[in-house]
Amino acid sequence: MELELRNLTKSFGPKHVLRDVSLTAHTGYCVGVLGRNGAGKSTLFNLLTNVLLPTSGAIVLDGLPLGETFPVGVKRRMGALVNQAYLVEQLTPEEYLQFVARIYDLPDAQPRIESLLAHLLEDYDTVRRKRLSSFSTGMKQKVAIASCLLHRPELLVLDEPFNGLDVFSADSVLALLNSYRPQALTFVSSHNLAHIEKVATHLLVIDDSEVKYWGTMADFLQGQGALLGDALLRLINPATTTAQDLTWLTTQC
Ligand SMILES: Nc1ncnc2c1ncn2[C@@H]1O[C@H](COP(=O)(O)OP(=O)(O)OP(=O)(O)O)[C@@H](O)[C@H]1O
Repeated sequence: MELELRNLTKSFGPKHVLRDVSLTAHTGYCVGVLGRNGAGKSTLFNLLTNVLLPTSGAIVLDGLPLGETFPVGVKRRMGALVNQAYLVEQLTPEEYLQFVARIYDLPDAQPRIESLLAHLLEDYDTVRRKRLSSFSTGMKQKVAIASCLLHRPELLVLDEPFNGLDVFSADSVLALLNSYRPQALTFVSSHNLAHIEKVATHLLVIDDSEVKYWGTMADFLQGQGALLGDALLRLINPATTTAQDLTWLTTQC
């Protein structure tokens, strides 16, 4: 798969959120999308998944501009975790993934379902019969991630997949993404740079509505000779905030 973003621009009214985002990425790339709060990462993920339409520019998949409504065939090639994951909470995790398998018309999905859930959920034999409504935030997040992978998508779009995950769960998800990486083109965002460092082959850094860096992780780190966080701070200016008097926080009344 080859995905090209051609001068992708998104505005909300007069506010430019993304301006002229251009890149070409292929199967095997895992693109870590970085930027400060409000930089436009989720907006980009929403454009990639046809939740939002660009103001101008194009998304081109294998040479085909996708237009306003992505063809169903293209949607079947995608797995996406954007905005808040929607789960049918009266189902067990297994029932929920069986439901997802039916949507994608996947016969004989049971072995996939069991291996994904057993990899991601601790104590799977106990929790497999519980309803999702009784699951913790992190457990639900892992089921949502499993549902994105079930149909083996060629384009995987994961907006902040590590949200709510403890260190062990994050490790299982990282292992899953790393082993799946050769099969797909992955876009992933996270404010946890250690996670991005472990999974991304490429980086897309967005700031002031524009692409500040697009290229390999290796080039980004080599050029700066630093850890990812330090290199990122050097690339984008710190946010400006007005100095506030906060002594009330620590002064005895
Ligand atoms: N539907 C909308 N209408 C108007 N403005 C919007 C809309 N969606 C997003 N924005 C604005 O676009 C900008 C980018 O938001 P976005 O959610 O893409 O940022 P982000 O990089 O994902 O941030 P965070 O790291 O905090 O999740 C923000 O200023 C936000 O207020």
